[in-house]
Amino acid sequence: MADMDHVIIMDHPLIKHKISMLRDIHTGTNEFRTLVGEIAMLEAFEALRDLPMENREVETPLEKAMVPYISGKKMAIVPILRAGLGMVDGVLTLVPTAKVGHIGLYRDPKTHEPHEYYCKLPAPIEQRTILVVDPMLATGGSGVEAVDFIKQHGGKKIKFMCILAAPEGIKRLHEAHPDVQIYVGCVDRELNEDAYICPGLGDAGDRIFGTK
Ligand SMILES: O=P(O)(O)OC[C@H]1O[C@H](OP(=O)(O)OP(=O)(O)O)[C@H](O)[C@@H]1O
Ligand SMILES: O=c1cc[nH]c(=O)[nH]1
Ligand SMILES: [Mg+2]
Repeated sequence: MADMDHVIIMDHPLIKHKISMLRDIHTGTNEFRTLVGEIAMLEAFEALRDLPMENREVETPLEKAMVPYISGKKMAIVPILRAGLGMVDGVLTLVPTAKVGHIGLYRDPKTHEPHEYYCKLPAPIEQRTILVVDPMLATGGSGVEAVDFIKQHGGKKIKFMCILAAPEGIKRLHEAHPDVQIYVGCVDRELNEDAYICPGLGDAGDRIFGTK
């Protein structure tokens, strides 16, 4: 795991292997969706390392004891629609009591700038650890817009988790929101002229939902 000032790049063979399978043009929709969920769960295992805990009493077969539990009710998962939806269930597998917000953004195919079309966040957002999820951090425009929006609505403790990132996207998000920890499955080489990540995996939303 390399940690460069709030940017955490996953370095685990299971994540690397599954990302390689995602890249394969022959991986079909069903397998692609399953892999995105599995990778999200593995990344969340690391990204949620500092999740708030609370002590509660438990009765073991031997005695009563105060033991730590996750304060899951203080967490929010916020997927950036559409592709981020593919990561939600993987995180919910680990923290089933988390609430889920949604931010709808699409990239303009010409300008590559994000356009918002939906937003709903769980209250009280200011008290929650917020995990923004989107498989792709390309130019960083969508990530920055999503975090801007969450902060405008009072969100404070925000993490961003993606599967693939371009160096440009990491830089833009980190410069705009240096307080946000960015968890990345793999950093790819560059963006092409259409702002797609190379070598990448194509259009994550289309591959998750079979809309190509
Ligand atoms: O970093 P950026 O340059 O903003 O690009 C990344 C965004 O592009 C994709 O969404 P897209 O606009 O394709 O919408 P979709 O998820 O509905 O397919 C992806 O899921 C990110 O949200
Ligand atoms: O490579 C990319 C870039 C943005 N969005 C995607 O789905 N793929
Ligand atoms: Mg898309």
